[in-house]
Amino acid sequence: MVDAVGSQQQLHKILLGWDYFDLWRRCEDGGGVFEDLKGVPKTFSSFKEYQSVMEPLLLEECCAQIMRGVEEGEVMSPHPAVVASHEHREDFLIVRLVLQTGATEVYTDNDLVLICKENPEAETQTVNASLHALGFCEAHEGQQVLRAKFYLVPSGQAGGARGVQRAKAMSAGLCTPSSCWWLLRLGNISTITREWTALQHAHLVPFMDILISARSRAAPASKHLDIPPGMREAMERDCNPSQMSALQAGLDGTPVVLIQGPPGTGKTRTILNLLSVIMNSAHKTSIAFMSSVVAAGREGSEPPASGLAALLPPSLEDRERLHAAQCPWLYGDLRPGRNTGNCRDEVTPYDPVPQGSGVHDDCFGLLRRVAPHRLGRNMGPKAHVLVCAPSNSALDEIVMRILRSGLMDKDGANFAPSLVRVGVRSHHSVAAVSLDNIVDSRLGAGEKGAKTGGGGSAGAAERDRMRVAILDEANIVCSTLSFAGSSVFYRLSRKFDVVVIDEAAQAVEPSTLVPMVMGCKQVYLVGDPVQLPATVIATRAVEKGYDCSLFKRLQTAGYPVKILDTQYRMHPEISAFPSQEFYEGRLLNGEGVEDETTQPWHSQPAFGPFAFFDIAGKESTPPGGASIMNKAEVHMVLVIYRELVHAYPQLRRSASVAVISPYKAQVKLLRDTFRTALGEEAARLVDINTIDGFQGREKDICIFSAVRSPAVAKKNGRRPGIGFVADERRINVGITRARCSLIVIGNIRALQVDGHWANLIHSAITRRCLYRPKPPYANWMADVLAGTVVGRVEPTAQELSALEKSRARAARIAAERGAKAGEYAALDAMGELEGQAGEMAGNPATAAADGSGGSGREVLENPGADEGAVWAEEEDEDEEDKPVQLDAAAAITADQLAAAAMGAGADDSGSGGGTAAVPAPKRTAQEGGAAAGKRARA
Ligand SMILES: Nc1ncnc2c1ncn2[C@@H]1O[C@H](COP(=O)(O)OP(=O)(O)OP(=O)(O)O)[C@@H](O)[C@H]1O
Repeated sequence: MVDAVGSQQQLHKILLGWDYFDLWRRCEDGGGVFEDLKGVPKTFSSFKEYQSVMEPLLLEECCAQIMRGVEEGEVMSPHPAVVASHEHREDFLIVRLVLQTGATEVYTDNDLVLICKENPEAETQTVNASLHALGFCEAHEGQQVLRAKFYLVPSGQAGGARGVQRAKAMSAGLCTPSSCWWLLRLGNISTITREWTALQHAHLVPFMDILISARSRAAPASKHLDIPPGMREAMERDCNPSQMSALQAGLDGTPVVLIQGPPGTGKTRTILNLLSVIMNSAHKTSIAFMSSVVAAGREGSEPPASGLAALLPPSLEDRERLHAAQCPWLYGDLRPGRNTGNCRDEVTPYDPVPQGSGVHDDCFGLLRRVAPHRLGRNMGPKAHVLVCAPSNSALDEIVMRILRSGLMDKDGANFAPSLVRVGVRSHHSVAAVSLDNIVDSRLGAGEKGAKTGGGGSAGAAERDRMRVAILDEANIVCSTLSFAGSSVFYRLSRKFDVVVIDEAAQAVEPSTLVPMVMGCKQVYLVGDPVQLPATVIATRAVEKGYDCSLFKRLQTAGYPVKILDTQYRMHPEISAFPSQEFYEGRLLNGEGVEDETTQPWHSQPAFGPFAFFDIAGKESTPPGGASIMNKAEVHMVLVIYRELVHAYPQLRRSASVAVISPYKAQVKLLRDTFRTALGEEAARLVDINTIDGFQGREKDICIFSAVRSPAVAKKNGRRPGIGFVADERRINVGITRARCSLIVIGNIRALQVDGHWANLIHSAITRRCLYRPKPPYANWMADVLAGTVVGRVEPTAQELSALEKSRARAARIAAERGAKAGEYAALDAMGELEGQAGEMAGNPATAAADGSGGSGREVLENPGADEGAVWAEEEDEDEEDKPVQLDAAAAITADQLAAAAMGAGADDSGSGGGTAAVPAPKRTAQEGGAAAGKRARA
């Protein structure tokens, strides 16, 4: 049984015991919460060891998220707050704080907050020493009151005597009614809390031993399942052999199944088919019998003796006997061990069938006489499946595909499963199956008020009960990994039989545990560790392998993985390199993919299917920014795009061209340049985004701008590498988004310091598709297209020799890395090795080094997949160094607020007395955040 509340309390005691300013100073000095962190090994000897490694890493990440919130301007300005009342609950002090009207909207439940006696933005040196504590925002009470929780038990405080003293003083201060404080939102810790809870309860996962030891085990042969013949036939038409093999991997009862899907190999299609298989598989004996009956029927021959009897309509008695044998719970079979679970587990879920669709899924068809045991052994006809993904977008892709095409029933016909999408921020096209919408429609219009909080507690309770009931009934529940740890899941009476996790290689390990601790019997991890990993903010945690997913750890430890080996996205000229480089040459091309992706513009070899443009541009850092850009490459991209759409206007009409770059600053510059050059409308047709923003997507033509230029200065005696552009997972995602043409723009002298890039350049040379544009690029391009200039170049002997040295060196490093047992290679180490490789390759010094060796700063480059967020963050960056302008009118005094809070007219300006009269501060989030950051740094 998961004790979510207990785990939360435990985490709160840890976090709320931290000294925020002390922690900030340690982070600034390159430290963190812990002096030392253990690296993530491939396997663990015990659950205890597992927890002892993972817990500190999770806390380190939590700390980094809090600090980054301030650094990147995500936190809001501090708000004056006044203590209205307090109470002690267990070890915590619960304080009701009154804020000015509207200010409470900034805070959400589960926020971590900082409370200070002095304004944390004040440019004085005294804040550190002043009274402050971290708090947890528990709830809103009306429009002005926040209920916050503090842990101020002296014995629980870190920081020695000073910490104990601060705890005592804070406790006294917060227990003083009407005392005035400043409150600052640091960030939401819901996800961290759920991951923590999962870590505390991971021992409840029935197959945790496998996750710890990475040793596979199957169920006894008697429990093996198989796919019904009708479904198998239909699936074999739909799936290639590697997909079929993946679909069958779990039928022997293996609790943990890993399916690796390189780009475009049909991961989503496989997941849909997997869901069909999970919901319809039956015992092998039943399937063998059915197959013989089906075959006999088809051939018109005698069915097997046992089958003949079965084909005759069974007597009522026989039916009841069979049914009772399969469904003892419905017949009151209370033999020991037969009816131990909650009876709701056993009841056949209601399964709505579209009216007039001709589709049926009653499971009492052909299987009537051999009612199957489903994957969930004590289940009715359907397994209860939880489908998860780290992001809303990945999850909604699956939900949309299920809604669009349905699943396959045992006969190979389509059916619509009962499906629920849980959580917030789902895509509008899946609204029909969103939990809240289903609740609304069941409750009817009259009850809707309850949802918005106006319906009183009875309405909310009723909605809550209905949510649980709907999730219990559904065949398939879809949720993000994080949301699967929300309270509604803990209240379900029907456990999940199977959990399917998409993009599993993009989640940190504790996050993957969240849906598993709900008690599932089997988990399918579907993903690709050679594509982007989880975003981990804490550089120290990354160094220790915390960004390594469970999928990757198990795979690295030798756990069997089913690989989808046929790609249907890319022209073979595009897939050739990633196949060789990242998938040991095992990525095959689907039938017909070459025909489908060959395009008229391929008659110009500079337009693909694959071309590499070697540009001698210089990287630079925009003022006040931390990212980098390369103007020459931006110019070249624009020239290529213009020529493409000029010669092939069909590309102008559809959004079929993408420009991808690893760096946010380059993305911003590209967008600005395209807008200026083409106008708002035309520029909108080009999809310009970071690699991270492009994972999981595809375009006909992708132009990739690598940005990096050769470095001059050495860093710690070594030449800097090319940072996270060298991350193989980023390279892989960046060059596998194009269907028809991939045009890479980069500086080969800079890029070849990395082994993968050296191999890509080598591949371009051997395939004779290396170009070296000369400025002005527009003229050069026009000449190449007109055939008056030979654009393709052969590298010089010297260049080839440098390239070969680099490749040899990279191969040696890769071999050493592969041989390294235990911890995973850290990003820092990678930067170091690349630096050495750069020296070997003898890079000429042509550009200023910016010191980006590949870790800290670049981890922050990861903008997530949301385009809007990229823009917003870029704008924040520009704002970062602006001086803070405090609006005098908005700078309300604590006395005013106190007066407002207490409803007393203590404000002698005459404006007080009513809470609504208190004005809100007008500073922006980023101003407050930047100032808080500067303050803390001071
Ligand atoms: N067995 C198959 N036969 C023919 N086409 C297939 C097959 N499997 C997948 N495809 C096609 O390949 C394309 C990619 O499939 P899908 O979207 O499922 O891949 P994916 O692995 O999820 O992609 P991504 O790399 O973006 O995650 C789709 O157009 C799909 O129809």
